[in-house]
Amino acid sequence: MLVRKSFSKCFYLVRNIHYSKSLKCEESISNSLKELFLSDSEYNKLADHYFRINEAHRCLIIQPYVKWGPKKLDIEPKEQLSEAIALVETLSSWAIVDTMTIPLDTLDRKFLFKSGSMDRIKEIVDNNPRISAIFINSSLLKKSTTLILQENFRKPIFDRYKIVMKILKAHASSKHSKLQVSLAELNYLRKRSEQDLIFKTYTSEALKLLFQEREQKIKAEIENLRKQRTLLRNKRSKMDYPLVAVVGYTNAGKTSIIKALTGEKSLKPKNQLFATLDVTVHEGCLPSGMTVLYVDTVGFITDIPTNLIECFIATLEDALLADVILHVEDLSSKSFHYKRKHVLNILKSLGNQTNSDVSDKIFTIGNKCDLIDNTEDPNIECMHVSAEKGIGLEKLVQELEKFILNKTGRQKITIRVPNGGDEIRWLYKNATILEEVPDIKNNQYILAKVIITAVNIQKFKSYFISK
Ligand SMILES: Nc1nc2c(ncn2[C@@H]2O[C@H](COP(=O)(O)OP(=O)(O)OP(=O)(O)O)[C@@H](O)[C@H]2O)c(=O)[nH]1
Ligand SMILES: [Mg+2]
Repeated sequence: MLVRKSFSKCFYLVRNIHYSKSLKCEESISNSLKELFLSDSEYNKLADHYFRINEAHRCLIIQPYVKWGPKKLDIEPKEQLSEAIALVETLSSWAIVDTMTIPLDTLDRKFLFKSGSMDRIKEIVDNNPRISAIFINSSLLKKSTTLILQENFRKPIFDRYKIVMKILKAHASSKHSKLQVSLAELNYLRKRSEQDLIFKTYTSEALKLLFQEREQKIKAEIENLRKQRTLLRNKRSKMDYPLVAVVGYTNAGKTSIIKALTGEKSLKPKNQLFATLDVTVHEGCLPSGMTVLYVDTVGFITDIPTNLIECFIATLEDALLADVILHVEDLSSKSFHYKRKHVLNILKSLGNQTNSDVSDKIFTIGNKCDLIDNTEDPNIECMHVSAEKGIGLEKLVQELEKFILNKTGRQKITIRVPNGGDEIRWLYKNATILEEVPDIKNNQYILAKVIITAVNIQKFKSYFISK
C-alpha cells in the first residue's frame, strides 16, 4: 500500500471531528465497548507488561545518530535530542536525569552501540542511582537488542515507539482516539506474541481469539464513528462553509494559530508533543465577513514505525477533503527543512492515494517569527507570522481569503435584486453578503455585494432569472 510505505518514517494522526459552536455532535459509546475496555483484564495485563503505562521514571535519554553514509539524517543530533526531551516532558510522571548523544556507524549492530559506548553508558548508569530507566530515541528497537541492553544496564529500556504509545494513551480523551490507540497497541502486541515468553502461558489458539475478538470490536466501533463523521461532513457541505485543515509538524503552533484567528478560548496550546489528539473544528471569520471552519489536527512526527501509523490513516480523509490545507511551520526550528520535507511527503502520498492533487491547495505559513532574527533564510518562502505575538495575522487572513476564493471557485460579485424580495432572502441563506446599498437609479432595488459559489450562482439564476 502506497501510504504504508511512505508513512514508514512519519507519523500523522487525525481523529474524529467535534464541531464547535454551531455544529455539535455527541459520540456514543456502546456498552460492549465499555465492557471491552474495563473488563478485559487478561489483555490489559499484557499491554501493561509491554508499555509499562503506569510506571513513572527518572530517565537517561540517549540519542543515537549515524555519523555518515546514506542512513545519516538531515537533522542535527542535538535537535533530535531536544525532540526526545520534549517527548519525555510530555509524560507528566517522568523526569529527565541526564542526556547523551552517541555516534554510530550503523543502526544494525546487535547491541546497537559499540563496546566503548556501551562501557560509557554503563558507567553513567551505575554511578547515578537516580536513573531508573533508559530512553533510547530510536524508532523501534529489536526485541533482542532491547533484552541485551536491559541485561547490560540492568534498567528498563524504552524506545521511541513505546514512549509515543505512552503519550498517546495518556492524551487520548475522546472515544475515537482511545479506539485508535487501542488498535495500534493491539497490532504491536500481536506481533510481539510471536516471539515472546510471556505469551507462552497462553495457547496460540487462545491468544489468537483474544486478539481477534478485541480487534473486531474496536474496528466495528471505529466504523461506527466513521459513519458519524460522514454525516457531519455532509452537514457541513450543506452549510457550504469553506473548510481549512491546519496541519504541520507537532508543536509548530497549529492550535495557537487557530486560537489567534478565531479567538476560541477553549483551545489550549501546549508546549508538548501531541498536545492535540482529537480533531476539532472551529469557526472563524475572514475579513469580508465570510465564515470559515478551521480544523485542528494532530501533528506529524518523524521516525515512528508503520504499524503505529496505520490505524490512523483512514481518518486522514477529513484533512484531505478540506478546501484548503494551511501548513503551519515553526520558523525557529533548527530542523526546519527536514520537518518541511516530511510533512510535504506525507501530504503528497496521501494525495496520491486518493488521486487528488493536494499540493495545489496548500497554503504555507511560518509561525514563531518572533523567535528568529530578521535576517531571513532565502530558502524559506512563506508568510512569517507569530500566533503568540499577533504578528502578521491581519495579512494572513487577507491572503488566506484570496486563496480560499480562488481554490473554492467562490466569487465576489454584485447582484441587483428587488428590495425586500425573495432574492435577497435567498442570498442571505446561500451566500455571504458583504454590502447592501440602494440602487440610486431605482430605489425599489438594491445592489448586493456577495461572495458566492459557482454552484449557487447557477441556482440563483435558475430560481430567479430564468423563471
Ligand atoms: N514564541 C512563540 N511561541 C509560540 C508561537 N505559537 C505557538 N507557540 C508555542 O508553541 C507551543 C506549541 O503550540 P501549539 O499551538 O500547541 O502547537 P501544535 O502545533 O498545535 O502542537 P501539537 O498539537 O502538539 O501538534 C506552545 O508552547 C505555544 O505557546 C509563536 O508565535 N511564538
Ligand atoms: Mg495542537
